[in-house]
Amino acid sequence: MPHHDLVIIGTGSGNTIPDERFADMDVAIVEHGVYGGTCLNVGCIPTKMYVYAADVAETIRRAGTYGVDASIDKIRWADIRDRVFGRIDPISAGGQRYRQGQDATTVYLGHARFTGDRTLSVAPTDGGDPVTVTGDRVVVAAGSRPGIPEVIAASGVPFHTSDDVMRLDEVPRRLTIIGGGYIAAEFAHVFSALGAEVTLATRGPALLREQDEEISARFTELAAHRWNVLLEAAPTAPPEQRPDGTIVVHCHHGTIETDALLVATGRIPNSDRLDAEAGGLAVHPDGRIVVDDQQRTTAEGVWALGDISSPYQLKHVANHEAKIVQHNLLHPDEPRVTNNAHVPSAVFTDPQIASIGLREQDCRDRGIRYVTKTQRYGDVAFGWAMEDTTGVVKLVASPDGTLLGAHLMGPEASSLVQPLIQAITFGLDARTMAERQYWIHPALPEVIENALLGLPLDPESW
Ligand SMILES: Cc1cc2nc3c(=O)[nH]c(=O)nc-3n(C[C@H](O)[C@H](O)[C@H](O)COP(=O)(O)OP(=O)(O)OC[C@H]3O[C@@H](n4cnc5c(N)ncnc54)[C@H](O)[C@@H]3O)c2cc1C
Ligand SMILES: NC(=O)c1ccc[n+]([C@@H]2O[C@H](COP(=O)([O-])OP(=O)(O)OC[C@H]3O[C@@H](n4cnc5c(N)ncnc54)[C@H](O)[C@@H]3O)[C@@H](O)[C@H]2O)c1
Repeated sequence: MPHHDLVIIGTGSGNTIPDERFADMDVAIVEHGVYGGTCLNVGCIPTKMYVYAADVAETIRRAGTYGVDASIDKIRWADIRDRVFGRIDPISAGGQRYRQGQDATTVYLGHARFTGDRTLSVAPTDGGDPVTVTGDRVVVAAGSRPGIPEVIAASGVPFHTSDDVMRLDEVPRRLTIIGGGYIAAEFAHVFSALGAEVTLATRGPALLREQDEEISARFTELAAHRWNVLLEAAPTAPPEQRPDGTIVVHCHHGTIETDALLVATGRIPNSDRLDAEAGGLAVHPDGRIVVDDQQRTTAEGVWALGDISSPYQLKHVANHEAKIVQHNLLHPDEPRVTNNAHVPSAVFTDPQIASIGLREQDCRDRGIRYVTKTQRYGDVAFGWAMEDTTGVVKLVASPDGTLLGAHLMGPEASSLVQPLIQAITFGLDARTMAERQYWIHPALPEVIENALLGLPLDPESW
């Protein structure tokens, strides 16, 4: 029975843990899918490469606004796809080769399940008998997978998830996306910009409901001008497929006819397929492995990180947690704790959305005194240059100027938000941030400066 000093399950963020400081340890890493995990292969990176292409297409379509008449001759989807995966697939293969070539590392290509304390059964992906593997210490970094509503899963009708939709051979003429969250919003932009007629059918009364309520409402309204948006439209009966291939989706609004179906209704942690409980790991009701602030599970010598345990299914959070686990494996006597006090995020849709901190509804629900300011991109010079009519920076602050939250929707929101992430993380108050630094004129961040200056703060604090 192979025994290792350290066994890591999952090659997404888990693969970043063993570096040269682990050279004198016998490390095993187990992967049942494509080497490198979600972000690299089917998540953040390929989606943003598609989003960039979609942004270029939309820029061309809107160029006439600026007196530059232009049109798109052709969208070469297959070339976009091959460029994206021609870059990514070799990185995955190279990462696997690198680990397999390391003397002190054993790579198991197979599916791991706990069968006891720090004891795993690994079923090889290419068949063969399961191997029992034990470790002095185990790190569970096994991520999450798309959750599929039963009504669709059981229908037998073909559907896509984010795992495979980017590998299609062509852009479907009509694409229906079930869901109204991150993945739905990003792929609606990608596929519509690249030529599909997009329908979004979501369960809730608005899109991106996890955002600040004003941003969600503004985005939902804008989206309805670009896509066929159906709210409170969860599928009510199994979809069907006609002999000509057309898929018919049934929802509260009636039926939707489509050529392809993309399901984006949330992701579920992989703890169930790992038999986490057999390893002594407690699991939350939503499937997340229970961890403490050092990323320790309830099983002695077992850590977990990333989507399988985190309330934030975000790569920057998984990376941070992987660094904490890495440190704590190397320095058990000086453990570090995870700092998820201020977790930012961005949705790379059109327009982009970025946020950090408390939303207006959080302050209201928790009885926190607050003020807000919503500043339009179009109120500053660079916004005029862009002819922007929809972009906003919304700030939420205490009446004394303490910044509580920032919620942006508009071009480059994912980059524009960074100084606000810095301010909120390091406790810079609105007045100091606005007045004690230069803001380059006439650059787009002036919209942040104006939002800060426009907060209706308690005059005593100025
Ligand atoms: C379409 C999409 C776009 C996204 N875009 C962004 C973005 O722009 N920004 C952002 O911050 N986040 C984004 N995310 C989220 C981000 O990808 C995840 O939060 C992050 O990749 C999670 O990392 P992880 O290491 O926890 O898991 P993963 O990277 O999923 O790694 C887990 C690995 O474990 C393997 N595995 C699972 N179970 C077993 C088992 N039993 N045995 C062996 N191996 C196993 C899996 O095959 C996988 O390789 C996106 C996600 C998706 C789906
Ligand atoms: N840019 C990014 O950082 C990024 C991009 C993509 C994904 N992600 C991560 O991946 C996670 C998963 O993304 P996601 O979009 O699948 O989940 P999500 O939680 O963001 O959104 C799920 C959506 O599906 C809807 N829904 C749920 N059940 C439904 C049903 N039966 N019928 C119709 N609609 C239904 C929900 O109302 C919600 O709108 C995100 O929460 C995010 O953490 C991040």
